[in-house]
Amino acid sequence: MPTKIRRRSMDEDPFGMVLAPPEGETGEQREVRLLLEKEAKEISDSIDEQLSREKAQEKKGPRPVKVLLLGQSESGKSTTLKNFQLMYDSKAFRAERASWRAIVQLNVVRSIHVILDVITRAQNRRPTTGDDQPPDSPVVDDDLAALKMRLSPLIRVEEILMQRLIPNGPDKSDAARLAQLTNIPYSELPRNVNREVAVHSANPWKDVFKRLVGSDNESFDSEKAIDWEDPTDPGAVLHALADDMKALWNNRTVQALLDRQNLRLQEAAGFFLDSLDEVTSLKYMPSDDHILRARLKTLGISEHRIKMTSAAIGEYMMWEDTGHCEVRVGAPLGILACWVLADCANSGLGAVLRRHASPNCYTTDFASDDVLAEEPRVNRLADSVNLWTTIVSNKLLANTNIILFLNKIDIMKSKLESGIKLVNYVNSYGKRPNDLESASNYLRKKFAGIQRENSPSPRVFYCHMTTVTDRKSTQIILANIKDMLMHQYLEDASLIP
Ligand SMILES: Nc1nc2c(ncn2[C@@H]2O[C@H](COP(=O)(O)OP(=O)(O)OP(=O)(O)O)[C@@H](O)[C@H]2O)c(=O)[nH]1
Ligand SMILES: [Mg+2]
Repeated sequence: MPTKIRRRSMDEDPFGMVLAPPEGETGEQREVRLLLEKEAKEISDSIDEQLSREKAQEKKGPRPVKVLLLGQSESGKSTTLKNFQLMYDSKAFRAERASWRAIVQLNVVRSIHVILDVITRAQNRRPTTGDDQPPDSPVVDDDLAALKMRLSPLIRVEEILMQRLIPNGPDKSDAARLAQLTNIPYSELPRNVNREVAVHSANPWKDVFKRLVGSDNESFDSEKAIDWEDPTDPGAVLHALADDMKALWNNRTVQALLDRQNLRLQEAAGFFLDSLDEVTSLKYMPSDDHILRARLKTLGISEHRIKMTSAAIGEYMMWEDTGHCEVRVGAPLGILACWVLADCANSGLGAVLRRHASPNCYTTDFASDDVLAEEPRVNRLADSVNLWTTIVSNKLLANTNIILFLNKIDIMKSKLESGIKLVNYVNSYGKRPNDLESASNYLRKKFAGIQRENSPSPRVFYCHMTTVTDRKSTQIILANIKDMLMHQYLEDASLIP
């Protein structure tokens, strides 16, 4: 479609032009634009307030370490954050158990919903010599159709959980933003993008699920934290349908249908169908590992504070930013980069956050990569490299430590072992051995090289190959990071040479 270009007269005010509403704006577009502007202003104001509060606080006590978590959607930022919380403020982490229980339940019913949809599509195919239907297509028999019927109440459970999570429905501004980024109407975005539940950082969803907590809540970290008598709690329905869910997941026709559609649910975020016994048990409370595996997409910038007991570091102030990456899907190799910007006091973090708070930055990031907007099944590794280059060359971040997590190494390992070739996604990998050690060494060197060439000034490069759903290995890495930061702090304070 041709783009209309408005001629600019010399005496027009350039600021006025930038701020003026687009020509021919409809009432609905205006409403959405005003909503986005209002939201951007609110975020900016709250950051200003926050910055002033921080400055006052920093003068009083041990200085906080500011950490910004960046990376693509699904790269593991929230999971990394949960690990920080679990390690340094386990009480706060465990106090959220009841909320994560609801998310695990939602993850389960969504996986079941995906399977029920696959069955429905198979049932709707005409049983004739259909053009696109191979002759050996799996057939949905009466037993499977009956199983599907019995599980249909779970769709209602999903609706109830979503209603609690997002009481006003999906955030209109997020929908508008996604549509803006891609030029694809929200309703037509790829199915796996459109379907994923996402909460905006401003949404106090954890408080909503805490309503499940009974009055006798002296211990959040136990089954006492749940009001088991709550008639709207989905636990009872999940328990009653547990055997049917297991039968569905183990059904051979279902597995064949999923295979045909290349739907590998076990590799998808928030997969719990292999833990149905635990998750559907009466009085289920998620373990720490389940909380790390639970998936809830976060949008916008969310801030978290983790109190420390160390004398030098007062607290971790952490921000997770998902701004620019929400519609990037397709991970043929599984490896994902998540980077942690560990700040020293005087970096431009506040300014960077402000920039990210503006919806414009999403457009800028995407405008630079048309292929992604039009072809969402892009190789995420290539996408990661582009984002990494942008981050390391950012002048505002020149004085920050950057720690790169090449995450989901477990998935990469299993994919390499299953025969997927790295060279098919990274041509320059050439004839190197297709094993995890060679692949990770190669990627580490590549990311280090980009950092060296693009950083405005030299800095130390830290890189970890991670599986952040694995608590133990991640905690060792986080302890190393803390030691490194403490060392730097003492060096800055001239306490060590
Ligand atoms: N197998 C595996 N799963 C992981 C790993 N890291 C994260 N996950 C899972 O991947 C999913 C996505 O992780 P998140 O931490 O929510 O990703 P995010 O970067 O915060 O994503 P957005 O909020 O969409 O930006 C979650 O279900 C995690 O449990 C990993 O190293 N290995
Ligand atoms: Mg997240």
